Amino acid sequence: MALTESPMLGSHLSEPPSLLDAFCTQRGKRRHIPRRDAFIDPLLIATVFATGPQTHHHAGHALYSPDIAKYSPGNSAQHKPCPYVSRQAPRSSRLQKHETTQDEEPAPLTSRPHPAAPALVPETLVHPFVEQPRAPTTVTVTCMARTRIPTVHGTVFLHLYHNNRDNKEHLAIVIDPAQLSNDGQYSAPPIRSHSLDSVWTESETAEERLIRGAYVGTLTHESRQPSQPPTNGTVLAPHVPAPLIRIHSECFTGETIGSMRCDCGEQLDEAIRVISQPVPVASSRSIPGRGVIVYMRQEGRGIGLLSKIRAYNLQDLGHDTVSANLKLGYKADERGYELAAAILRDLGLGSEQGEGVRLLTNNPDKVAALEREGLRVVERVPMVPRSWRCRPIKENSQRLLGVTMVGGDVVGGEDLDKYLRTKVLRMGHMLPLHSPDHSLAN
Ligand SMILES: Nc1nc2c(ncn2[C@@H]2O[C@H](COP(=O)(O)OP(=O)(O)OP(=O)(O)O)[C@@H](O)[C@H]2O)c(=O)[nH]1
Repeated sequence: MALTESPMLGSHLSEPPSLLDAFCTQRGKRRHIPRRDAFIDPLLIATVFATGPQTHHHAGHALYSPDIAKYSPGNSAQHKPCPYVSRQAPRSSRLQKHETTQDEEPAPLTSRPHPAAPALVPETLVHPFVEQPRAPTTVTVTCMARTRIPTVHGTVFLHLYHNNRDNKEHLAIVIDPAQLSNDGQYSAPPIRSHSLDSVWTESETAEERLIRGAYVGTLTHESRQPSQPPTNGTVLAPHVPAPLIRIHSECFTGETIGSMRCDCGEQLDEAIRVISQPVPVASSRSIPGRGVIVYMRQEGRGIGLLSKIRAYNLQDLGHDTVSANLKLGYKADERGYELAAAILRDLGLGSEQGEGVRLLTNNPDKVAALEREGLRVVERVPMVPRSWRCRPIKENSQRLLGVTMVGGDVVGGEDLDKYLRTKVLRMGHMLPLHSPDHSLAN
């Protein structure tokens, strides 16, 4: 139902549509409207959210046991298994809570003093002022569950994290197939989550540990070995290269619907492929690939999908990926890496005393950000776009040209080339510019 037709809006119908439109672009937060310095009635907010097309759908909700507060680390209360329910409270009670979190799109710079704040953005595209949440001082992450996922590149372990900074479910894709062996003999320290392997409650059963993924070896009907709680101390494996890590940012368009405006789908595929390759060690031996992709729900370099879609239209109008963000009132890159660093630490990686990490990226900001977070980056490994490599497409390849999702092949095209060049020329990505002479046909 169109917003202005809603019988529930009552006297609030007199609000100008642009104001309501601006409201409808926001979800789950109470916001001030700068114009007229008015503070909008919570009833209006509730009504707008209840009637507009931007209501939360349930597909994205995490499902939790109603006992989740008990069934989490540090609580020794009795846990009784029970049916799973959505963690999200009804919309009405969420709106009453006046909660703000920093997980949603950040307030664009039009609501903060910044020299790049554009003057010409139409009011309906600008977010109303958002009260900045006060972030808790210490970042805490907890791996809630882990499972084995077979991929075309081999088996990976998907870890789902909760944290105390935002309500997004960030992920870690751990590639460490040596852990599938049931003999417990590893040539390198296994990459395991400290919070997952911890004992969560005194009454936790072995089955509960298995269900949340706190097991070792392979989980089968016959083989079911809960993991032991972690011991403190750093395990080092001399002569084994540091694990290969990528911090990857969510990109619905590139990874899910195969957009060729960017190389994100290809990068995700390439990262899993590269990390899964056997690692040469001394005496011409090799060990199975070992590393992690931390998958951060920072869609659109942190501006969110809605704004990224608008940024794409601006790009069609002649902007590049940087100036489109600025025009919408954001910084070129709104991402932060505190949570990613905390996830890596939970996986026992990157500490000063440990083996450090090798980071798969072209982005100098990522290296600097992780180092600021105290992680030891011993090497940067470049990610060369497949379309920029001089390699012929394999004849009779089982993979499809242009398919960007995991298992796909080379992504190419005019839009992508423009995007990649902008990353090098305007965002300082450390990549030699592709020469047109080196085309894929070479
Ligand atoms: N705002 C915006 N975000 C984009 C655009 N194209 C891709 N993204 C997002 O950019 C993020 C990926 O960032 P990239 O700049 O491609 O790469 P990076 O992660 O900074 O650097 P690498 O580690 O070298 O890949 C994902 O969240 C995408 O959704 C765009 O045109 N505009």
